[in-house]
Amino acid sequence: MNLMNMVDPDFNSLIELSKSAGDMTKIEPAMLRNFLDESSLSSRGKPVEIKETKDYKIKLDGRTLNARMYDNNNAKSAILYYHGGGFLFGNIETYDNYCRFLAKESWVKIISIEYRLAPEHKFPDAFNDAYDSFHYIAKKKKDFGIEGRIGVAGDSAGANLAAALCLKCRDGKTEMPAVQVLFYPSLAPDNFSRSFIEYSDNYVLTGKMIRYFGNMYSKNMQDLINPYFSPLVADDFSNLPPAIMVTNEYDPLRDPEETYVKKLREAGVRAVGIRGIGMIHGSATDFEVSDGARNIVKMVARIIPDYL
Ligand SMILES: CCCC(=O)Oc1ccc([N+](=O)[O-])cc1
Repeated sequence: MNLMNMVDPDFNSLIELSKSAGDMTKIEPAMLRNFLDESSLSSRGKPVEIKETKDYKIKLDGRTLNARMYDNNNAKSAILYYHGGGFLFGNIETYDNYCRFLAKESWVKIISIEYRLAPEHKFPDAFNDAYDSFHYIAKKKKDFGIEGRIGVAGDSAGANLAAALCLKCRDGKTEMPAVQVLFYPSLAPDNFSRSFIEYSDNYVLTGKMIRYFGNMYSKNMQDLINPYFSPLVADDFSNLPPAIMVTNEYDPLRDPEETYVKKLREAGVRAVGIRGIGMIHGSATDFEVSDGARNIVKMVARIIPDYL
């Protein structure tokens, strides 16, 4: 049986392209960032039309972050969005069309946050940016036109940040996001799960890349066992916001993500798990490539208001 045939065929050319690109972990990180950001900008389709976008500066201790708000409906509630990219690449521009799509389909404000990237900024810089930007916006919600509740969301490395910041809000008893929407987060180092063993070659995100991203983001081995770096190693999953978890069938990160859903439920947290059959890592931002991916993002977007 040819396993490739079970992957959504809309991903075939992406999979072939990633195989022909060779070993990306051999490229110097800043060059790799330029290459990946440029490729994602150049493959972007026609901009999704949206009524309003507005750029903001988020002034935090010792640094200022860029943010962009997307609003199609004068919405009251908001989702802060942390982009993916292995902690190493991705920015507001490369996520612009995807955030437009999310805002249009969800009818809530989407605020895309540009956090600091590795390897120039190691853990906990991106994590602190995610946590501090949530509290900054929660405190100044009127300046952002927010009258309702605020949730957090992200994909891949950005979903790691969203999950981790919820743990810290719970631990520190600070204001909590209303929901955590996690598109295939990286949750902990892993070598032995079934999904890692079966899918860490051939499906765009390789085991080698996963280790490379983890190495770029971590300062030392101690970081790996810090729950704000690896949310899956937390001792306590109780009293966290409700979660919507999207996993991909052909994703090496899939099994730890589905374990996270189980741990949340065991701890009494409302958690919905949606496995995208035939999907690969990065599916959500491939909403212009795959109808399956597009429909999953639409479905998630449309249930978000139920939590806000
Ligand atoms: C969270 C533990 C370290 C780790 O696995 O880092 C990763 C970061 C990003 C990705 N990714 O974007 O696919 C994967 C792993």
